[in-house]
This record gives sequence, structure tokens and C-alpha cells, in this order.
Amino acid sequence: MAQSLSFFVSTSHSPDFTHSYTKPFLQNPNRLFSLTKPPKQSPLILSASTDNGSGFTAVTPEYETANGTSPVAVLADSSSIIEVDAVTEAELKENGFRSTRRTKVVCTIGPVTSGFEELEALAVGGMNVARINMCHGTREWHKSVIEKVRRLNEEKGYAVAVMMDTEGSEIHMGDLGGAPSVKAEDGEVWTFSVRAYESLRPERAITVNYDGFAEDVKVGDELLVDGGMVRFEVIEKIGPDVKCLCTDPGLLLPRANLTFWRDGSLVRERNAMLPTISSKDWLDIDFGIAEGVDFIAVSFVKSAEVINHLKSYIKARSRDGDIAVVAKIESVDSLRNLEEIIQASDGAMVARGDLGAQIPLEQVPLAQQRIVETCRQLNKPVIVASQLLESMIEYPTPTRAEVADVSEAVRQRADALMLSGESAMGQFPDKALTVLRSVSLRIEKWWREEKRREVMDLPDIASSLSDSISEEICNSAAKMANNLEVDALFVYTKNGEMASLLSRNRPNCPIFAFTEDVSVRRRLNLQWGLIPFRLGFSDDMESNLNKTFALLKARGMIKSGDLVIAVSDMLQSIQVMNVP
Ligand SMILES: Nc1ncnc2c1ncn2[C@@H]1O[C@H](COP(=O)(O)OP(=O)(O)OP(=O)(O)O)[C@@H](O)[C@H]1O
Ligand SMILES: CC(=O)C(=O)O
Ligand SMILES: [K+]
Ligand SMILES: [Mg+2]
Repeated sequence: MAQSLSFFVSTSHSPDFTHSYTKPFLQNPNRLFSLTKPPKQSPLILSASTDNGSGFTAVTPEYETANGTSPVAVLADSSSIIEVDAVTEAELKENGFRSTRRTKVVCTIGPVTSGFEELEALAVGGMNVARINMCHGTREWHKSVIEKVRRLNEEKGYAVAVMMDTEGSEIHMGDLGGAPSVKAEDGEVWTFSVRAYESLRPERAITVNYDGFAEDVKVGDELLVDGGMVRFEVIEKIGPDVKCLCTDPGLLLPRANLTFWRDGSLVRERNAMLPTISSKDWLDIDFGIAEGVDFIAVSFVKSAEVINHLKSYIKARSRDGDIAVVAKIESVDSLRNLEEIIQASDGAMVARGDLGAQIPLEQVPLAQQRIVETCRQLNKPVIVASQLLESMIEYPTPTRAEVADVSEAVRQRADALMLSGESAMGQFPDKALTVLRSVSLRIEKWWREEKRREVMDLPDIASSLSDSISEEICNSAAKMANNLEVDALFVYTKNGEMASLLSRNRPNCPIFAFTEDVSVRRRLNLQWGLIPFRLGFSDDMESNLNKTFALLKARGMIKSGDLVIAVSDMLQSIQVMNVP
């Protein structure tokens, strides 16, 4: 794919040699552009930045000079290019390593953020992962969002990953014929039915998505909308229609979750047999595979089995085989089978919205703590989601309680925080992102200052000798990094595993993760403390390091004297050195 971009080119040896070019910008494997003035010395470090701010640095292996005035062709093959986005680069240059943000941010994309400019504003604000929720919108709408994120990555060097979240098949209401909300008043009688009312919804009638609804409920049951936002009592069953008396008034939102309770406990009769992945979900998953999303988040996971099934389904169909599967913990069953579900998954989400509708609210914080800890122990990234800054859907500043909640998730050292309605349909998506960023930075700094030596007992997780070696190397490297107060950890990784093992240790310094694979780079962007770069490298660590130092120095991201620990999964090596 060739795009025309303007380049601003400068070289390391002739600071006065700068030139602007408008040239076709070739994607892999080679980027070719010409210089009209020959540089004098070798080796040449060439930095090029596009007029929209993204850039790359190349060490030219050699260049041809054709006597003075003729153009010089610089052929920079992809192995000598380093890719990082402009925001990370500016952060490293301006604030130094220490102050980079470690906690990642997932933003749900909705009507207010689906335009290219709005997506770019989120990327500039630090979005690491864009989440699309298949509960809403059409596949075409989601496809256009994915394309825009991909364009942002290609044009501006970002590594924003895409997470597709399945609808799942728990019981929920229909979409209210397009109304944004409907008020249910105390004492009113409403009809819940499997009838599809479409746009001609009669007054006080609600479609329910689950066919067995009328059979499963009993007169006297309590029906909770979104875990208690509105309450009804079942008073009569007439064929497919269930008449309910509103006992606790409130707003009904489109597709709100429904649970029913008998004698104080959640009724899970046949709906417990609903498949976690519905036929509509499988079609969405096929869509996600075809579009090459980076993560699939599975709603209402009940057991490890469904995760294993999905993983083998993906493996058989996906082109490059690698879409990570994130288990959403949002049901009683998922808590019951927590360890085995997380073990089977590539990550987990504490989906507090639905979880809070299934267990008493006061149990949610402890469930969150347990999920975050289990993920850390099993080395799976974990996202804390839902209502982090709920009031910011309407207001430009958060409540103090929301700030305290975000702080707690950062203190628990979760990998990522997630925005839902705040970024999908709220009035202040960028401000909400800024709050997550500044609270994360503040708490992380506190952690480094106050809790420097605190270590968490991490159990051994390796299942082979080679994995054990990697694990020991990463644990030791992270410990050394803290003790020696190094500036950064470098990890050269093919599949991301060693980067992840370093992140698991939550070291005080940032982790620069170099990988050749763009999709590995995007996936690493969900994990705590990792700054993922794309870089071609070889088995020769000496030359990898020299190349990296040259490239990062040329871009001002590191400087001579910085102390670095480097590990690599090709050699299973560990090196400590000062940047020359
Ligand atoms: N693609 C979309 N189109 C329209 N509205 C959306 C879209 N995505 C999200 N929203 C809006 O943002 C709100 C919050 O979004 P989000 O996807 O986080 O919902 P959720 O209920 O927390 O997630 P889940 O449905 O997975 O439990 C939704 O209730 C919806 O109003
Ligand atoms: C995110 C989500 O699915 C929930 O909180 O329920
Ligand atoms: K969902
Ligand atoms: Mg949910």
C-alpha cells in the first residue's frame, strides 16, 4: 500500500542537512526515499518524521553516492527501522523513563468516539486498546471503527489493539424501540414477553430475549433490572406474557440485564443452560477473526470449557493464529470456577456491571481483588471495568468516590482500566481519559516512592524447563532492576512471553518490549508497564543492543549513561550495561 506523506529528513552526521520530501511511503518490507544531497560520513543515522508527527529512525546499512549532486538512494530494510508512536516518544523525551504511565487504558468506542478524529484524540490521550461491544450497533459500524483504528496505527505509528466484546446470552430486555430510556413508576403493571414488539411497542411492554422466560419464572418472584436499578414482582403469567408490578421505580435502559430472584437468591434454572456463546456470538466471532481483532472478550463465561473451545476454533480459522481470548468475570459461575477459567484464558476482565447484578454489591470489591490477584499469579493480564467514572457521562469532573475507586484498581496493580459509557456515549470522553491517566500516574509514583521494596509472592507457573528458565530470568531481572535502580528493562521477544513475565513482576522501571511482530506489539499494549516497539532483530544480542541504542538515541528516547538490563527469549540471556 503506497501513501503519499511528507517527510522531514535529518541525519546524525550533518545537522545542517535537513530536507522535506513528499514521497510515496511504502509499507513493508522497504521504505525508499531519496536524498538530494549526499551525506559525508558513514554509518548514517537517518530520522524521518512525517508531517503528521509519527516517525521512524533507520540506520542505513550502506548508501550509494553518485558524485555530489545526484540523488542518493537510501534503502532502509524493515530490520533497521524502529516503530513507536509520537505520544510515547514525546513522553519518554520530555519526562524521562520513570514517569511513563504503567497502567493501561481500554476505551469502549461508541457513537461519540467512532470518528477518525475522535479516535485519534483518544490515542493521543493514551488509549491502549479500543473495545467494541457487539451488544450494540451493526457489523458494518464495527468494521468501520476497526478500519479507522488500523489506519491510525499505520499512519501514526500507534499500537492501539482492538478488543471485540461478545453479546453473550444472558437474559436481557429488547431495545425499547429506539427510545433512550423509559421510566417505570411505582405501582405500575408492566408486561415482559418474548414477543418481538419492534418499533410498535405497546405502552408498558418489554421484550425479553430468552424464550424460556415465561416457563422459568413463578408468581411471587422478584425481577431485577440491571441488578436493582428497577424492581418488579411477578403477579401473573398469561401464555408468553408475564405481568409484573413495579415495586421500586427507576429508568429502564435499552438491553438492560434481567435477573429473577426467589426467596432471596438468584434463580438459575434453565437459563443456566443458555450457551455462553450464542449463534449470533459465533457469527460475531467469525467477523472478528476475519477483521483480525487482537482480543475477543467473552461475556458471561461459566467454565473453562467454553474458553478452550473458542481457542481451538480461533486456532483453526485465524490467519496468523493469534487472537487472545479474555474471559469476562460477571456471573456467579465464573467466580465459582475462577482459577480454571483464568488458567485457560489469555486474560480476564472484572466486568463489575453485570457482576454487581449477580452478586450482592458489597461483595464486588472483594471479588475484584481476588480476580486481580489470581490473574497476577497466573500471569494473565486483567482489566478492571465498569462505572469507574460513571458520573463523567454527564459531568466534566468525576466524583471523589470515583477517583478513590480508580486509585484502588491502580493500587491493586491491575494491568488496565476500562471506560464504558464514559467514552462510548458520554459528553466528556477525553476528560475521562485524562482522569484515568493522571490518577494512574499519581498512584504509581506513590507506589514507587513508598512501597519500593514490597514484593509479592509469585508462584512458579512454568510447565517446562525452558519456561522455568525464562521465568527465573525475568524474576531475577526485575529484582535486579529494582535493586540497581536501572532506568529501563529491555526485552527482545518473539511471542511476547518474556515481556509478560517481566510485567508480572511490576518492576519500578518501565519495560521496553521489542518485537518483530505487529500483532504481538498490539497485544502487549494491554499489559502493565510494557512500552511495545516494533523492531527487527537477530540472534546476536550484541548487535541488537547496539542497533537499539543507536536508534533510540537518535530519537532522543535514551541517552548515554542510562543503565539498562536487557533480556532476550532467543538466548535466554540477561545483560546489564550503560548506554554507550
Ligand atoms: N456501538 C455502540 N453503539 C451505540 N451505543 C453504544 C455502543 N457501544 C456502547 N454504547 C453505549 O454505551 C453504554 C455503555 O457501553 P458498554 O459497552 O460498556 O456497556 P456495558 O453494559 O457495560 O457492557 P456489556 O453489555 O458488555 O455488559 C451502553 O449502554 C450503550 O448505551
Ligand atoms: C463490561 C461488562 O460487560 C460489565 O461490566 O458487565
Ligand atoms: K458485551
Ligand atoms: Mg456485562
